[in-house]
Amino acid sequence: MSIEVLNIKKRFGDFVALDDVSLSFPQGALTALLGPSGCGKTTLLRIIAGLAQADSGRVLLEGEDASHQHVRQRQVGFVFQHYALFRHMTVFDNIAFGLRIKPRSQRLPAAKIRERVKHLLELVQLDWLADHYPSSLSGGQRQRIALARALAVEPRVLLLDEPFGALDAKVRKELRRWLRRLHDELHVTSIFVTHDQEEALEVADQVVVINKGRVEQVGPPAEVYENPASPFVYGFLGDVNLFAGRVHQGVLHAGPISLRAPEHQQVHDLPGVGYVRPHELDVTPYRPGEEGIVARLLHANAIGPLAQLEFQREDGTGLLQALIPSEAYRALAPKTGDRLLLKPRRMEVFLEQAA
Ligand SMILES: Nc1ncnc2c1ncn2[C@@H]1O[C@H](COP(=O)(O)OP(=O)(O)OP(=O)(O)O)[C@@H](O)[C@H]1O
Repeated sequence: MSIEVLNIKKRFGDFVALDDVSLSFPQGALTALLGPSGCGKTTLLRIIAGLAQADSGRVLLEGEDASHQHVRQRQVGFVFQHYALFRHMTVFDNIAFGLRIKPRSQRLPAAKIRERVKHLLELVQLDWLADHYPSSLSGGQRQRIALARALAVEPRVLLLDEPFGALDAKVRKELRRWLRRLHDELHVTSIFVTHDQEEALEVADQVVVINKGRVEQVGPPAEVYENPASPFVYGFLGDVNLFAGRVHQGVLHAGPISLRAPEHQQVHDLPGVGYVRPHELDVTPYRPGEEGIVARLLHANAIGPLAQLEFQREDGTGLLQALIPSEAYRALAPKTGDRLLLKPRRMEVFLEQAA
């Protein structure tokens, strides 16, 4: 089912939690709502679910206005960070719960319920846990059961609010890959709330970046990562080196450094900031007179395939980070304190326009 939200506004007292949010969630896609803590992700999810009301704006489900529909009518499935499975019920009974409490006229016969629960247990690959109680499951297993339980009633939409937030990093990674595979099998339109950019970029078909109640950017993960639409998105989606200065006729002048910014050829002396990701900074031996940023190596960490290097700019205006292949690092063999030349392969410059 496709979902659309139009001009959603929500305040809590004087605080604006959602400020005119319009989005569309394509049928069958897995969309990540990504943003820092408190940016309004959960509030938006609750409004879509029907658990909270917007002050204004509309929620369309399959093109129909559902703004005044009850949660139950919307047929959404939920999984939360701390999903409370019923402790006194076995895994099997937990999953069957939503099917058994349906009104008699809509309820499946007991044998069919058993069949569906069995199928769901196989789907989440935990059929051997059917008779266990939640207290004997790991956190990751509980979340998979929570997901099976949400899917049991065949929701038209699946809403996941930081479902793996409480788990340790390794389990989290495994589960998000598992979720992706599961989604590829089921294709239920799903919205996934997270503040973890890696998680959003790895799992989602579409990423929505939210900041302070406003949508900053929407797009497929690769596009949002490669072409951030704003300084906020750039900073939020990964480590970045900043070069603050003035832009004049296609050049960013940042202290003694001049960096090319060809897309700003027509700009005349405006303040601007250059954004360069650590892996887009080449590290070369220092040669006097050669174009680049002169910096001294402070620290290197070359465990694994990539070497993380930290530099102090020679002009004293801050630290820089570079990420280069460990092989290149070994070939360069720099020592702490060595002077090197850094060259951005790619830089995005955002102008600070007068408001
Ligand atoms: N019922 C409420 N009453 C007052 N303020 C609220 C209420 N619910 C949310 N807020 C505020 O609205 C803002 C957005 O909250 P929301 O839970 O949507 O953020 P979030 O992006 O999901 O953050 P997190 O990742 O920390 O859960 C927060 O500043 C929060 O304090």
